[in-house]
Amino acid sequence: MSSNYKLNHTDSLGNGDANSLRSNPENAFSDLNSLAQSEKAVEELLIQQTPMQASDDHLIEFSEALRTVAKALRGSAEGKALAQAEAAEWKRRYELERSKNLDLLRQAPLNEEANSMEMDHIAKSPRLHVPENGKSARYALERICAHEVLQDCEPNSPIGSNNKLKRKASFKLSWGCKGQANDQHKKDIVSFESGNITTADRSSKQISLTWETSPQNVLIFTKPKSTSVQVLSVEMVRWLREQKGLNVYVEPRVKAELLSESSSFDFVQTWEDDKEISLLHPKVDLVITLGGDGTVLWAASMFKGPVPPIVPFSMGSLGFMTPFHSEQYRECLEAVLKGPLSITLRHRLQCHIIRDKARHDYETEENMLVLNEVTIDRGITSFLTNLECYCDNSFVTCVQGDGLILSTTSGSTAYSLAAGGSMVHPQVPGILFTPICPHSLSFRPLILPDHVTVRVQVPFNSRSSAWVSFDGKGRKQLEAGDALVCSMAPWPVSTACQVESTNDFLRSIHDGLHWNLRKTQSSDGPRET
Ligand SMILES: NC(=O)c1ccc[n+]([C@@H]2O[C@H](COP(=O)([O-])OP(=O)(O)OC[C@H]3O[C@@H](n4cnc5c(N)ncnc54)[C@H](O)[C@@H]3O)[C@@H](O)[C@H]2O)c1
Ligand SMILES: Nc1ncnc2c1ncn2[C@@H]1O[C@H](COP(=O)(O)OP(=O)(O)OP(=O)(O)O)[C@@H](O)[C@H]1O
Repeated sequence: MSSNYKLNHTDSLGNGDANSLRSNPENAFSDLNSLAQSEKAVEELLIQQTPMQASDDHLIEFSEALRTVAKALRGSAEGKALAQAEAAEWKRRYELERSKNLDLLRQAPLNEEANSMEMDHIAKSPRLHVPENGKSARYALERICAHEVLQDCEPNSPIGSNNKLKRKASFKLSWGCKGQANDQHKKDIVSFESGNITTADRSSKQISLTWETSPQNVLIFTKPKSTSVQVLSVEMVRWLREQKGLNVYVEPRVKAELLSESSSFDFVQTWEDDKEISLLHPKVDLVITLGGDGTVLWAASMFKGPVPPIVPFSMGSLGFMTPFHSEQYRECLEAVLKGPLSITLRHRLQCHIIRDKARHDYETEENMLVLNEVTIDRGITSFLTNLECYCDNSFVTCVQGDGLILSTTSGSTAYSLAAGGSMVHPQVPGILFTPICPHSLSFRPLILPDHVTVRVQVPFNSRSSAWVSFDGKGRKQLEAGDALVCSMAPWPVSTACQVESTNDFLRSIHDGLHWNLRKTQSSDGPRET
């Protein structure tokens, strides 16, 4: 009979280590004390003996050696004590970070409600955001399922300046394999009934989005300073309004461009203040991007929490995330608005800088979300970067080279690829750990699982500071002792597929990179007999 056992999932911080970590520094310090005492004893012994045997060369050599050993032992004990004290400090910061993230997660639905409340504040007759089926908002978020926002807007409000009741389109997602729809995405991926481990379901399946109510509000992001994009945006906005009866939102710059084209575009809605961008999610049903991959990154960066589905049109030279052809925008958008549509769920990373000087209070810098990668590099300095990397509580390695890329799988075809990382299907959850020009013959890129937290720290003895950038933007300096903490974000970006996720991914690496293109060997030659 097979034995019974239970599988436990532990969190990424390996709770339970904290006590041992905290107690270790004390042990190390007491080790240090006893070492210092023995070193003193050696010194005393040597002082007592030196006058009697000063002429004996061997004894002098021996005493020198003893001193050196004592010094080395003391140095190593001091190093150990410092490292352990530092580890305990980082553990404390981790715990704070983790509890903050958990709070954020818990509050996510509440934030949405808070946003609605904020909207309500400006509305004439306040209404609360309530999921249609009456279940709790948290339940709706966990299921990534149908949701709805009811809102009234004041006529003067820049966002949503028409005063009629607007209903955010609701949709549901279903997971299926090879066309078999399966409405209930099983959360228990591993089952271990009767002592047998089986993987009942896969975490990554083709996902299909079905509208339950029709999308009404569309937000368009466009690549700036491009004539072809500007021409298309004029045409598309008109078509969406006149043929589809949709409310259209654009960036303030684009609204100005449209109005310079014709005053008839005054129906187009926008925002004036960056703060209002945070109110976009509860209003917008669908995002359209006109540009290259950079415009998709730009659009995603506007959403610091959940992101509406994105329909990316290709108007750049490459286009790994932009499968739709702009010439056929009418047919594409007809199909998307009608649904169902296949989507690629692209994971994002949330990154957080912890400053060494913020030791006492929990001083926070804004959490950054990246769709491609976060890069830590040497900036303009000619010194090597020296980056200590930890995965949860385990030391990974010290990167000495030009820097390190922590990439999503979506970003695996971008900078990480150029630095020698693998190409990974965007729906595979994981964090790519790719060094940039490592000065080592044995460094190989890694792919870490999605539940881990990676910490990259500039050591105190580093010759120079390092620089962090987020999807190639927003550079920040990391001084000695500062650290970047990075983990998988709970808010992915869903992008509409032209065909389906895998087909689109393969097409992008074939068309974009000419991946593994080689002339086929002719049969005209020697053959196996
Ligand atoms: N050596 C390099 O390859 C290198 C250097 C710096 C930045 N980048 C990439 O550029 C990105 C920023 O893009 P941008 O358009 O704002 O800047 P950009 O205008 O400088 O374009 C960078 C190029 O990277 C491509 N790209 C972006 N995301 C991609 C993805 N997920 N898969 C494949 N290719 C992708 C773009 O199509 C573009 O050709 C960064 O996130 C980084 O990945 C690459
Ligand atoms: N709406 C926007 N507002 C401001 N900047 C934007 C916007 N959309 C895109 N960008 C920026 O413009 C730059 C170029 O955009 P994008 O990559 O989409 O076009 P592209 O460079 O022509 O495409 P490709 O790299 O495929 O040739 C990027 O750095 C991106 O961040």
